Amino acid sequence: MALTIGLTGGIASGKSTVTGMIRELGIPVIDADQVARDVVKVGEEAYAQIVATFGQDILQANGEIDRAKLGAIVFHNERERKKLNAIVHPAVRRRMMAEKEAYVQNGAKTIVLDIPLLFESELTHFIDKVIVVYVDDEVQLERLMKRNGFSKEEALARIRSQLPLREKVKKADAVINNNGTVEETKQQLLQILTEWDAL
Ligand SMILES: CC(C)(COP(=O)(O)OP(=O)(O)OC[C@H]1O[C@@H](n2cnc3c(N)ncnc32)[C@H](O)[C@@H]1O)[C@@H](O)C(=O)NCCC(=O)NCCS
Ligand SMILES: Nc1ncnc2c1ncn2[C@@H]1O[C@H](COP(=O)(O)OP(=O)(O)OP(=O)(O)O)[C@@H](O)[C@H]1O
Repeated sequence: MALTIGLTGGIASGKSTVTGMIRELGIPVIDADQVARDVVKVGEEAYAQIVATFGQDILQANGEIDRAKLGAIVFHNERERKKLNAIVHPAVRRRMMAEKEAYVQNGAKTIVLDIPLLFESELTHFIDKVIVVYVDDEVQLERLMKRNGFSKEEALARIRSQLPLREKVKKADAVINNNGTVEETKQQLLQILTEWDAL
């Protein structure tokens, strides 16, 4: 039986940093943000539903979804965000399960699913263990503003669109504290994976 690990955390808490380390260890990672981009490409079912719901205004000249425009709508309005989630999340769930199954068929011992909204979107039922990548509020805000060039207001709007990190920690099987150095984070990861016989 393959071990399926869900990796989650808050926006800019360090999930990609950790999945980079996991990939280096030879463990396959399925990235929900990437899948969420794929399922809204021109021609996909979710694309048509998004255009029908949010109108042509959220499209770029080439017909692709303008992510900045759509983000500006949904991160400031919970009702609109729920509409988008209801379109995108089922498609993400289906595709991630299919990708996971392909890795299982190929004999993978461990598979990691990187899902920022693991708890919010009730995706936990096909996960065996959950790792939460945690950082303190001020570290999260600072790293998000720096990485994305967001104002404090833009960064806080995104942070507040998610379940508080402290709540996620309570639901975790293991927590990686990413306030420190990248090396310290790697040591915590290795310890968890060794404990779970995931390597
Ligand atoms: C709103 C969109 C177009 C903005 O795109 P953008 O390229 O600016 O951001 P990106 O997709 O890279 O997401 C960045 C981070 O924002 C957070 N985030 C994204 N969507 C949501 C959401 N619906 N609710 C809360 N946080 C979210 C996540 O932490 C994610 O890692 C896009 O995030 C989207 O389509 N979201 C809905 C799908 C979704 O929930 N994706 C998250 C993984 S399932
Ligand atoms: N331990 C660390 N020390 C210093 N900077 C870090 C550390 N971990 C991550 N960072 C930086 O913080 C930012 C956020 O990290 P990362 O992109 O891994 O987060 P994420 O959780 O994947 O974000 P998102 O939810 O947006 O996908 C990045 O710019 C990254 O380089």
